[in-house]
Amino acid sequence: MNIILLGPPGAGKGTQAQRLIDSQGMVQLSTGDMLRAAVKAGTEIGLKAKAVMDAGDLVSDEIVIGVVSERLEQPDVQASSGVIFDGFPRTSAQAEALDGLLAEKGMTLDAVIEMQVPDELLVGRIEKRAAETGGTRADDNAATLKKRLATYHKDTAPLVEYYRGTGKLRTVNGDQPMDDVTAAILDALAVSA
Ligand SMILES: Nc1ncnc2c1ncn2[C@@H]1O[C@H](COP(=O)(O)OP(=O)(O)O)[C@@H](O)[C@H]1O
Repeated sequence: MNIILLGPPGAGKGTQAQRLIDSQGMVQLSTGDMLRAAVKAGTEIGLKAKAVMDAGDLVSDEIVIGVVSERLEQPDVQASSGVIFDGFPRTSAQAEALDGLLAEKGMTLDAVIEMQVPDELLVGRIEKRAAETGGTRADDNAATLKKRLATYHKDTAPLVEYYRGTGKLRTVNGDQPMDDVTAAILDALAVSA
């Protein structure tokens, strides 16, 4: 089973992805984590991505699609029961590229889980995360968050309609206790913990 977790920054995608990894034996493919790792390692991609990420803008489709394509070839992905795409796709071009990549690799997309959380709540959540992680993410601050939310609404939210058109969209209320969100996702996927 291959799925996409779609939702704004702070929606809880990472938390829910971890629970799916634990209960379903899936692997998480987080483009945010992968890009942060590239920044940390000082690779060419990391050097290109850093300023863009810090500003709350999107890294180029070309870079992100390349990173995802490579990741899909790795043995742990091949051996897993499925992939959780987290933070990807984020633009229409990425969604179309993902369709192509999956077809090329003989994989199918089973569901797209849209996690809905009102903007007002996201600000509080991200500020809390910034405090807890002691500022390890340069983009977790009020100014950048505003920009990331605006980017989400402009570039990423349109994907909801794209995936609704495929019949694979499942919408989950992300504004409820974490366990309830997990239950709603498992229900939407018709699997059990
Ligand atoms: N699919 C993507 N396309 C372009 N940029 C991306 C993508 N995924 C991550 N990034 C970059 O990494 C940053 C952090 O991503 P992520 O950890 O997914 O953040 P969020 O908490 O906003 O969901 C984004 O603001 C963006 O600059």
